[in-house]
Amino acid sequence: MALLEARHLHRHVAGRLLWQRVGFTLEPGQCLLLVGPSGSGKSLLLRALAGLDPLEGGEVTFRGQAQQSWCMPAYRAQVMYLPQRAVLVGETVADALRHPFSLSVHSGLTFPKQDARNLLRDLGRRDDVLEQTTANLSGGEAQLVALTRALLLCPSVLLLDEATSALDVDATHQVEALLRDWVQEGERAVIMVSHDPEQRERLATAVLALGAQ
Ligand SMILES: Nc1ncnc2c1ncn2[C@@H]1O[C@H](COP(=O)(O)OP(=O)(O)OP(=O)(O)O)[C@@H](O)[C@H]1O
Repeated sequence: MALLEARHLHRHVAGRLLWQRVGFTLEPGQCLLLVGPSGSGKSLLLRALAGLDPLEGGEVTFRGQAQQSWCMPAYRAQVMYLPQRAVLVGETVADALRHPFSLSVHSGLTFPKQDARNLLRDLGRRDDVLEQTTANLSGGEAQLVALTRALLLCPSVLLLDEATSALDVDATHQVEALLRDWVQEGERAVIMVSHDPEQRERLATAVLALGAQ
């Protein structure tokens, strides 16, 4: 069964039609790259898929069930959106990674500290990264911590808004490798906004284009 499906989506902003007749089927193992010029509405589409903005028209289903019929916190725990600018709650990286595990929607999960360390190591971070102060992280480091936090929460679909935009080449390749492995390890898939045509070549199993290309 498809993980996420969208049919006939459309969206206006301030009277301007941003996109229409948007549709796709996201199967397990897929990495769908969402492309389009700045302002074409890529972030707004991810937000709609995450259930953060109401659907203006059309339908989104997750595991065959309409988005509106899901309990929203449970839906968003499974169809997880990472904004372009990471928001980290907590004084240290460990605190920020642990924080969502205190929320009732994740009450069945325990913070896996060693997995966190391993993931961050795979992403090229130093061994003392968990003790680092979140306020002092660079934009790229914050992106990596936010991605790690998301992966630790075991979603089914990751909606990534330019998750590598602040990263150097090595870290970008490490994230891509991690995502490629992650989608193969279970019933999982990724939708990622990207402005990089080479990243599209390396990572995409499918491409969805918004606006003029
Ligand atoms: N809450 C809002 N109210 C009004 N207009 C908005 C709102 N959010 C976004 N927009 C507008 O909608 C358009 C699409 O925004 P969006 O952030 O989705 O674009 P994008 O394709 O992700 O751009 P970029 O590649 O630059 O990140 C932009 O013109 C933006 O100014």
